Amino acid sequence: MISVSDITVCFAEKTVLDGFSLAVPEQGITALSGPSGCGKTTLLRVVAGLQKPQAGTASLPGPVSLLFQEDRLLPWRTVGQHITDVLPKARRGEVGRWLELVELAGEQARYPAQLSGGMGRRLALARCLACGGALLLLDEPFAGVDAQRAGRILARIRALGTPVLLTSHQEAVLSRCDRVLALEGPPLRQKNR
Ligand SMILES: Nc1ncnc2c1ncn2[C@@H]1O[C@H](COP(=O)(O)OP(=O)(O)OP(=O)(O)O)[C@@H](O)[C@H]1O
Repeated sequence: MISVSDITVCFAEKTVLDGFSLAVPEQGITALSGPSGCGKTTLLRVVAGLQKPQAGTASLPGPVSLLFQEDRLLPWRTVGQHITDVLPKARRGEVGRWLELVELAGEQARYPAQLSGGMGRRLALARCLACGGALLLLDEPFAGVDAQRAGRILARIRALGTPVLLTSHQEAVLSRCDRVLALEGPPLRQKNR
């Protein structure tokens, strides 16, 4: 199981997580859905180790790879270079594979300014996937990506066999996940519980 127990995160006077606990199977794709601002990103940041909670613990299958909500692309690096930058030398041959997975094959020489919003999102996703890890944390992976393409890419991500915890506001994405946890907040809580 991937689990967090009794997590508390406060920002100044705002309590975003208040003794929040969650356990999800280590298989397949789990989605977190809920209104903007309820605390989904904060939870992912705690799981990734980027946000230190005031209380609580997380139990993870191993190293995680996090796709930030923002693309965080480098204007001076090409599409292909974004992938080679995160691959060890012995795996440099994988660039095409990761770009094909997100349907960006053929765009290797372009720079971020030459990409559409959805293309930039897919590049950020490919870079995250190329990093590997025992758990993929994907914050709004398909923002700006059409539903059909998102569905195809999600199927390829599932085939990697790595457990995924993602957030999404897109019904077309949520309907293709193995389980959806409906959340509300802050403070973050599971709906109807
Ligand atoms: N560093 C911070 N300092 C102060 N408040 C913060 C900080 N990070 C998040 N918050 C607050 O915590 C709450 C939850 O934010 P979070 O980004 O986790 O929401 P979210 O569910 O991911 O929203 P969205 O769906 O819009 O991405 C919000 O009210 C936000 O203002």
